[in-house]
Amino acid sequence: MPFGRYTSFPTVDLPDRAWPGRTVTKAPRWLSTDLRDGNQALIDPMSSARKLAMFELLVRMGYKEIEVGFPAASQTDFDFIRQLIEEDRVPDDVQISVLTQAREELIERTVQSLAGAPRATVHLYNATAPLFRRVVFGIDRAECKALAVEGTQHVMKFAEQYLGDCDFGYQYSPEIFIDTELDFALEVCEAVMDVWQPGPDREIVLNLPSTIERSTPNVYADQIEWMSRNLSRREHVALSVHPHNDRGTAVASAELAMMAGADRVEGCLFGNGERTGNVCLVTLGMNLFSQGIDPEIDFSDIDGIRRTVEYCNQLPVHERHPYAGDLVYTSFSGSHQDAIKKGFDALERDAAQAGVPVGEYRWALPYLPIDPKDVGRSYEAVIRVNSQSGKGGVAYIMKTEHSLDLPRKLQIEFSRVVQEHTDGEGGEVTPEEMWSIFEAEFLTNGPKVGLLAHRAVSRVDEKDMLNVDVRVDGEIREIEGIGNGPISAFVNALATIGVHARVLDYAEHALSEGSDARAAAYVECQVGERVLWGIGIDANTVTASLKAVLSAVNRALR
Ligand SMILES: CC(=O)SCCNC(=O)CCNC(=O)[C@H](O)C(C)(C)COP(=O)(O)OP(=O)(O)OC[C@H]1O[C@@H](n2cnc3c(N)ncnc32)[C@H](O)[C@@H]1OP(=O)(O)O
Ligand SMILES: CC(C)C(=O)C(=O)O
Ligand SMILES: [Mg+2]
Repeated sequence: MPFGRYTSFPTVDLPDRAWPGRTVTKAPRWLSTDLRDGNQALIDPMSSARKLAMFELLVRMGYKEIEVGFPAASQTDFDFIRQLIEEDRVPDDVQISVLTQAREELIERTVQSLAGAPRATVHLYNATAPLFRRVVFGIDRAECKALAVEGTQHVMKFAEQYLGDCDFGYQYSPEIFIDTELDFALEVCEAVMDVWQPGPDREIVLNLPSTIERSTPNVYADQIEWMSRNLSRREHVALSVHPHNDRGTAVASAELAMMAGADRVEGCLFGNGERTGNVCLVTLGMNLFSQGIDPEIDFSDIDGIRRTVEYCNQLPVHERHPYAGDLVYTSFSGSHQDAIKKGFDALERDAAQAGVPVGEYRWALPYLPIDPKDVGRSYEAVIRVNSQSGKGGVAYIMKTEHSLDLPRKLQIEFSRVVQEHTDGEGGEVTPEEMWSIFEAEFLTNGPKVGLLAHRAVSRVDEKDMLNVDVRVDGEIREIEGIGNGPISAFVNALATIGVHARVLDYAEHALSEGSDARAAAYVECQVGERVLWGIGIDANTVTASLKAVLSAVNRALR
């Protein structure tokens, strides 16, 4: 690889940086730029119906600052903003904003799009980095600063001309801030502030984007801390960050930037946006939630949110996307499943002991950082079984899906049966398939010996005498045995027809409550040289246990 063509990103000289010692304790101000940065990155930009669906979703979720478009870009963008205003669709507590380049004719059209809005913000940007000054604009530092200053003057002039008594806000972004010399980024921001004149009740949003993420998140955090320390009128500045995800570290960049002093974060749902995307607002919000901090956004129906975003963007959300992907709460691997099953058991026990409903009890579960139910998911997909799974997963499915609480040694035995199936057939074993495998292995009444009927004949000297009709190799036989209980009497009866079994372990539990209650009996038997488990299910517990013995016998003789 020709790595010599690239150079390392310069660090910031900030030996007394304070951000590494800080912790985020509250949500920042969020701005969704789905309808602008997200939209401009789509193969098929949103129609007005898709834009409206996205806007309404963002409002429902609780976003209070929404960049609704680039009205000078197209008639669709312009008309959508008009629709929001004319149909009075913007709630009182939501501030919409629109983006424009620092070009007078574009600024005029941009401001015109907001006519009649009670509240709105214009967001102006121009690239300030040396490469862009030289290659894209062919201008020097002074001309670059002049573009920002004149752009701000145009915004103010047109706002006065077209916006009447609109509660008007202003945002400026030195695009490519991440690659801009810090002293110059500061100089341009100061010059813009000198025009806007922020003060009490006159905030300015200064948005410092990592337009192309090129540094590690710590360097971006240093840049943000440096700006935060050096900006004048800091108390009137909403210091905003706008991380892109070129290095795959946008979330980390945003989080460290918050520690470094950012008051506000711009991003898109599920990380849509230019190239590798904008920072993912869902991940950022849910990261706060998982630390016990109110994200001030409602993620309780994450699948509904995902569906709407997929419709609007016409792009799928990846199965592994943090918090929202189809597979993110699912474990296939054996040791994870074992830990999760134990975790659920412990959670239930601990909550019961504390007298708190389990859904309200403090969450602590191996491999699941949050309770999937908190984002509207069920536990159905938490454990799925394939060739990587072990007994814990198999036992979990048998218990949650089929109400069978298998004894530990039986879990091991059955998981080997499932493993043989997955090794042979590959792929996943669904709960229904698992039941078929289980039924075929344990619940067939035969083929060697089948139970037809049983009668308790008498109790003699504390012993049970049992009379049983069985089918042996297709022939009906009546057999009798005496023992310490029905199971031992049955085992002795089987011995009279040459079937020798010794019971080593036994367990049973009810399957359901009420008049149609059934029981599951589990019996570990030695049959010849082999030791294996059998299972019987029946409304009568004695029948269930006799069936269990025959299940083991038939498995041994099969
Ligand atoms: C990092 C970001 O996401 S920034 C947002 C980017 N988003 C978009 O561009 C989406 C919407 N944009 C568009 O639809 C179009 O670019 C339009 C309608 C705004 C303008 O289209 P056109 O007038 O055809 O111009 P085009 O986009 O090719 O313009 C590039 C020109 O604008 C200049 N320019 C680019 N950005 C800016 C800026 N922020 N401020 C001032 N001038 C700028 C360029 O230097 C170039 O000038 P030149 O023609 O003198 O060389
Ligand atoms: C317009 C600016 C804020 C932008 O989108 C970027 O720099 O990525
Ligand atoms: Mg951007």
